[in-house]
Amino acid sequence: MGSTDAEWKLADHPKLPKGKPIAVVVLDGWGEANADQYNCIHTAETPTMDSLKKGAPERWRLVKAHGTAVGLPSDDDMGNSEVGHNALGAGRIFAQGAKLVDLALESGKIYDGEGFKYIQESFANGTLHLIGLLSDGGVHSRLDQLQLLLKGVSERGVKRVRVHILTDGRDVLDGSSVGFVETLENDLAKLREKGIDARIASGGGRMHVTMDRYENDWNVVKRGWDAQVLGEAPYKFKSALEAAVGPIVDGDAVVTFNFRADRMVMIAKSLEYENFDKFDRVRFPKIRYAGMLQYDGELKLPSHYLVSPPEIDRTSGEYLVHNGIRTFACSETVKFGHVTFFWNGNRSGYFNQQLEEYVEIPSDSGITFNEKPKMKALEIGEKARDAILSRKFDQIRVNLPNGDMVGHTGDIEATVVACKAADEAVKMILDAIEQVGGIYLVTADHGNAEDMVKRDKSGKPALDKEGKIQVLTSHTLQPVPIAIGGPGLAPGVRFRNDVPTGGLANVAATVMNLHGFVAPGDYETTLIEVVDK
Ligand SMILES: O=C(O)[C@H](O)COP(=O)(O)O
Ligand SMILES: [Mn+2]
Ligand SMILES: [Mn+2]
Repeated sequence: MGSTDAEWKLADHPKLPKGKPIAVVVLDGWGEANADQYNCIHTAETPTMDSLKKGAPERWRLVKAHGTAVGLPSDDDMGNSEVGHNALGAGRIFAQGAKLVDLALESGKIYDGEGFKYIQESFANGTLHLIGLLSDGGVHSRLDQLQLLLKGVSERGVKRVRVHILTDGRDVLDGSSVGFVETLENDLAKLREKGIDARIASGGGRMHVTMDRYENDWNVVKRGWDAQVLGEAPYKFKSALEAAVGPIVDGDAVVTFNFRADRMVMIAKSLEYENFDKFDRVRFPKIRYAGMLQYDGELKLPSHYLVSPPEIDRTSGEYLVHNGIRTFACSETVKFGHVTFFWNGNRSGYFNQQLEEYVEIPSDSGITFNEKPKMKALEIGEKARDAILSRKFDQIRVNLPNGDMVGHTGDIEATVVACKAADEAVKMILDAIEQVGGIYLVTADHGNAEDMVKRDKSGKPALDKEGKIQVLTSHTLQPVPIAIGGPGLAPGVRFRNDVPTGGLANVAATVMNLHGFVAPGDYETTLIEVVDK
């Protein structure tokens, strides 16, 4: 073992053995909430997850999955997959993109950085194009940050601005886009009064243009490219509430103003890479391109960015691989990067190809997931089961997307079907762990399917002007369950009761303990203790 390996060496846990295969299951969008008809997890038949709850409080508890517990600006911020999986994998709470951008805008440091200076070179003779999600959801971007950026560029010599908006109905209520567009139009009108030619240039729904992820469907990015870069869109209007198409040409600057990585990597590649074969770009303008953040630390993509991303280093995945833990990670395309890229601190690729295997099951594309709510849950369950039974791996890690992906469609009946499918996949994995004498840890990254209605302050469903309930398509602020068990779990292991505010970042140390190691000292504390039995 070389000196670098020595730095990675984890101390042996004084009480817990090594060598037990561990299944780490993340149910995406699976929070804990009161049981009513809008709680699809409650409505669905979920015997496996229900049976785990009976282990409370020793082997089942809740953990925080939103707000400051996962590095978001405030406790009013719902959790999301990026921050959730970052926390799960890294075992520490990092100030996340949303917060870092807030700080950089507040202090003005954003304008002193290399990224801003780079795009600023285009201000005198070119157009600045801003591309991103227009909402106040706070998951991928925030309208108030865009507004501050517009103000900032207007004070720093920009002459022409074109905003390419992606509308949201996923992190915010369906139909709320009109209000965000009006706000933006007002701001742009004010800039025009100051002599800056500022307009909305193109628009489209986020799931239809640009914001695909993990290469599920490059057509989504192509449709965005056609409108934003080539200026060719199927519908042309004069203004956004009326939309004027403005192509991106040589000499222009482009900023993708989303801070979250997964749904920006594909467009970043298309804007940045000279060699690119994912679709025919027709033209590849010579532009100055910067991301709000650098989206992929391993690929260094994009090379220019306005705000430095959180430095999520020394993740549990990297430690465990250095300590010989053979790791299998699997999900279907739409969540594959969650248990690999996000888990590993927004880093693509393997730490050690000899010890790791990442399996991606192709997702259905071109449909909304309420049409096939079972998604690939059983296929993920089967792959995990086979990996467990093969005895080739020490950690088998999966993400089951159903509660989240179907929850986002707002289709309550389909979400119930989705939750049942996820529960069945959990059973397959737990059964395999039973067979090999292993351990399981089942948790979730944030809430979604457990509450599908917008509520007033008292918690009752909020009614709109026509007296109808408003379906909630977004994530929630709810805590998520975590359960441990399996024949390999040492008899005296139980959840401690002195970490009541525990959150997702406490899970990594817990998993390291279950592998027989003590977590590094700066990790958030473990959730478990071992009592003599
Ligand atoms: O990108 C998305 O699908 C949503 O905005 C957030 O969902 P996720 O955080 O569960 O991926
Ligand atoms: Mn998620
Ligand atoms: Mn989601």
